[in-house]
Amino acid sequence: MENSTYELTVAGVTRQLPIIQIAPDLAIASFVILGDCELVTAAAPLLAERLPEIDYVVTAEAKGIPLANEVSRLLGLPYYIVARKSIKPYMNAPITDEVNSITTQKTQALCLDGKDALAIKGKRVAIVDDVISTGESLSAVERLVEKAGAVVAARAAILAEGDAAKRADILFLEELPLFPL
Ligand SMILES: O=P(O)(O)OC[C@H]1O[C@H](OP(=O)(O)OP(=O)(O)O)[C@H](O)[C@@H]1O
Ligand SMILES: Nc1ncnc2[nH]cnc12
Repeated sequence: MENSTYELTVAGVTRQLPIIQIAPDLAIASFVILGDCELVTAAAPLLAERLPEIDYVVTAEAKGIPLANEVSRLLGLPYYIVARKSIKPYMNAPITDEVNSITTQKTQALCLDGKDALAIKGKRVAIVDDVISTGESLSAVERLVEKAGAVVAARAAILAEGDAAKRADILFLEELPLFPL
């Protein structure tokens, strides 16, 4: 497993993803778009053009952030929403939930600043992330935005990992396999 890679081509961009063991019986091809300006810039228009009419893009900290930024920019939306993984002292009246993704060993908080919750009340949002795997992160963001009174108009990611590729309710560009050990 050490030093092995998976070749991914998405939006015409090819990357060698390191295969990393994350559990006794599971490895993943590590897909990190943080810092990958070329990949984000290539993938974002392909997702943006498939989204319905929306008022806001919403993502979860951290790896979804550059994608949300670029998709929003392309759609001419001046502000997007980031659900954070901890409550910050500078937040006002945050609303919270909990999240457990394929890569998290323990439950994490997920929260929206009260001003962001207010901004999306009654609005149509697209939840955008780099990858959807178990779907837990997506569900947690969805619960949060629904608590805030928003309508989820689309769910989109660059990659659908494992069984997520079978979902009919998400938009994605490519599949990513899991590597059972
Ligand atoms: O469908 P799931 O099983 O929930 O997995 C997908 C989530 O996992 C990753 O985030 P991660 O939890 O690794 O956090 P990070 O972005 O803060 O690194 C990714 O950015 C998604 O948000
Ligand atoms: N393949 C992957 N790489 C990095 N983070 C992930 N989160 C879920 N799947 C992932």
